[in-house]
Amino acid sequence: IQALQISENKIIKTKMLSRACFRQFSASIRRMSSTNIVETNIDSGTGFATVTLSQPPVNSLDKNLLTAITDRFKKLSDDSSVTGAILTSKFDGKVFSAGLNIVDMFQKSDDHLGEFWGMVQEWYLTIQGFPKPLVSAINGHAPTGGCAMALMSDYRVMVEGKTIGLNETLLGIVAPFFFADLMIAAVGRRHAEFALNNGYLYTSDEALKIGLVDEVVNLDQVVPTALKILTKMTKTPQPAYQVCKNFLRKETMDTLRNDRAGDIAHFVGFVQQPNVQKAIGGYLQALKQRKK
Ligand SMILES: CC/C=C\CC/C=C/CC(=O)SCCNC(=O)CCNC(=O)[C@H](O)C(C)(C)COP(=O)(O)OP(=O)(O)OC[C@H]1O[C@@H](n2cnc3c(N)ncnc32)[C@H](O)[C@@H]1OP(=O)(O)O
Repeated sequence: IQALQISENKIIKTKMLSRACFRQFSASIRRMSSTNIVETNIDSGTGFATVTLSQPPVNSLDKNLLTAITDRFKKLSDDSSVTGAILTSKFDGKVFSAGLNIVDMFQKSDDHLGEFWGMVQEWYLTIQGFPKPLVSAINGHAPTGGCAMALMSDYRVMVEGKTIGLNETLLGIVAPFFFADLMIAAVGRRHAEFALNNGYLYTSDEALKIGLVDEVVNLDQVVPTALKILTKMTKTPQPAYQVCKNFLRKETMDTLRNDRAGDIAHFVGFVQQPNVQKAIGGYLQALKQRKK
């Protein structure tokens, strides 16, 4: 009985302690004025921002989401209280991001496509150029542009049992050169050629084997593991970290920066081809019918 009373007291004390910790923790979390499709919380103790993509049903990157993510990362770059960031999804256990919104590429005017691609470029240049440590907590599937977005971070923690890859060719489209370079940087040319040419979608474990992701863990551990590695990364002297990151990524970003109009024209010309439109339309239909 005495032992039971002691352990009951311990439980009560532990509960009081964890409530106090929670109060302390929640007091130190600042919610940035966010759009509801990109929620952002900043821990004022550590300076870590958690950016949670929250556009139902699958975080497909349409004009709204691309703009919201880009604006968010620009603000986090400029905010000197922010030391690093985690990128994750609200739809945990399901989807990190379904990549670019396919509807934005189907039966659209040249102007629509051009504006859309300009936003894709800005989204890439902003996240890839984010000067602070960035860890992706990939808590669901990450095909095509979802994979590219994860590749723009500095470290990738992925949930077990999902898929990731630049599988554009399966849709009859091609990953742009700046997506391809992200893949080459992560896995090397041999794996990247195989992956892109064949539109290969990797399971989490396969992705770990080729270095497409850095760790595979169970769902509960995705964000805590990401936080652990972010803590380590932010201990590196930051001016050195930023200079190094910029120097390693600059070449491909400059290639795009130097000819954004040419890249837009290439995208519009490619996507407007009748056979490409036919492939995108067929793919969209197949996606909708999958559930039936
Ligand atoms: C020179 C350069 C030229 C061209 C470059 C073009 C580059 C493109 C890069 C891209 O990112 S293309 C995007 C391609 N994305 C995909 O192939 C992913 C497709 N989606 C999926 O595989 C699955 O949805 C999922 C595994 C991500 C999630 O599966 P699940 O949870 O079962 O959801 P549903 O499939 O039922 O989807 C729900 C809902 O959302 C619609 N949807 C899914 N993905 C997209 C998307 N990327 N864009 C627009 N809409 C999408 C799907 O059709 C469902 O709609 P309902 O109306 O039927 O509910």
